[in-house]
Amino acid sequence: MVVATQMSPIRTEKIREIKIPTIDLSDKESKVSKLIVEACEEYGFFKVINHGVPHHIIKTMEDESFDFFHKTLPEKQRVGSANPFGYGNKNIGLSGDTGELEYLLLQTNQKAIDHNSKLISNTPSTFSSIISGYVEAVRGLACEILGLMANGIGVPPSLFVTLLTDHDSDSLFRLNHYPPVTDTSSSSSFHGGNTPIGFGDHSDPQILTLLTSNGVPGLQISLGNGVWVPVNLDPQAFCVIVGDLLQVMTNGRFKSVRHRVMANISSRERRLSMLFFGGPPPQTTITCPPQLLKPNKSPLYKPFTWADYKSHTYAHRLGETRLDHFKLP
Ligand SMILES: C=C1C[C@]23C[C@@]1(O)CC[C@H]2[C@@]12CC[C@H](O)[C@@](C)(C(=O)O1)[C@H]2[C@@H]3C(=O)O
Ligand SMILES: O=C(O)CCC(=O)C(=O)O
Ligand SMILES: [Fe+2]
Repeated sequence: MVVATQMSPIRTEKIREIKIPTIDLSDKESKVSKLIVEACEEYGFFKVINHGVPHHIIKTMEDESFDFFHKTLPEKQRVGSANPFGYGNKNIGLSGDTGELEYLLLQTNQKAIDHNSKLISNTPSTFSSIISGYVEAVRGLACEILGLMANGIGVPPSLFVTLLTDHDSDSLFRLNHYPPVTDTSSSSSFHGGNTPIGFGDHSDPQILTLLTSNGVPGLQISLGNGVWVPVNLDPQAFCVIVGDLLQVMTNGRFKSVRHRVMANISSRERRLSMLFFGGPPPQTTITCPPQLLKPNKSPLYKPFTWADYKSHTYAHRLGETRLDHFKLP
């Protein structure tokens, strides 16, 4: 059902309400793997509930994040600017993208967590153990979900899971803070539409992303052709976002979903999202394994390493359709 249509000078956008798949991971009776595969094929996006990440781990991380974002700008800037890792304010990446947010973008290895904890917190060892506890719990959930995906498409779970468990895996952790935007006329982040943008339209480059938020709305996923679906997220749930690498590894069967966040203009509350981006070791070759190539279907993408893909990604704008560059003729 189309509930609203927004006209912009550049394109017509439709906002559509649909029931986004919500998968109960504690449901041993249901065909969880099958449901996950269907969601990845249709949307590249689903929610998980009863996921086993303890509530207190999420809540403590959220409280620490708000404590950080409540600090003064000079205090936050002590972490160093997001270049690409560190504290960012309204600038996203290195190619001129902007949005109505501030964020912390961090690598997830222990050395980086320890180093950043000293810059972020007055109690670095406590902060370091909170962030490591969160990242390890969510990495565990990401591995469980990857294992279920692998089962669902008939490949050994280790084929996907080891990419995130390898000591050299290249995962990131991001905290996004969207304060209420009260004066929309002063916003520079319209990106061609009528509502300012919090985080512009893009796909995530990694294998998969696990996102949780404090329940303040803003996130939308794309169904293509200018149709956007708002995601209402209960803080007890995680969203699972299929990334570009998983699209390549399944030869296009799973879709890396485009998504965006509208600026926080409708709520007086601050929106906080916490994202784990699961990436493989840099030298991993990304290609579709032969057992996943359907008969009479040739590979859609040329093989590349994650390091190659990252350099391409970071040299381009947020909204770029990066995978086109790696398509086979
Ligand atoms: C403009 C950019 C920001 C980004 C790197 C890029 O050049 C293009 C992809 C962007 C993205 C989107 C998903 C994640 O939030 C992110 C950390 C990532 O891996 O790719 C960001 C990058 C970023 O903010 O540095
Ligand atoms: O903050 C959000 O809810 C989504 C942000 C996002 O897509 C990203 O950081 O890649
Ligand atoms: Fe994203």
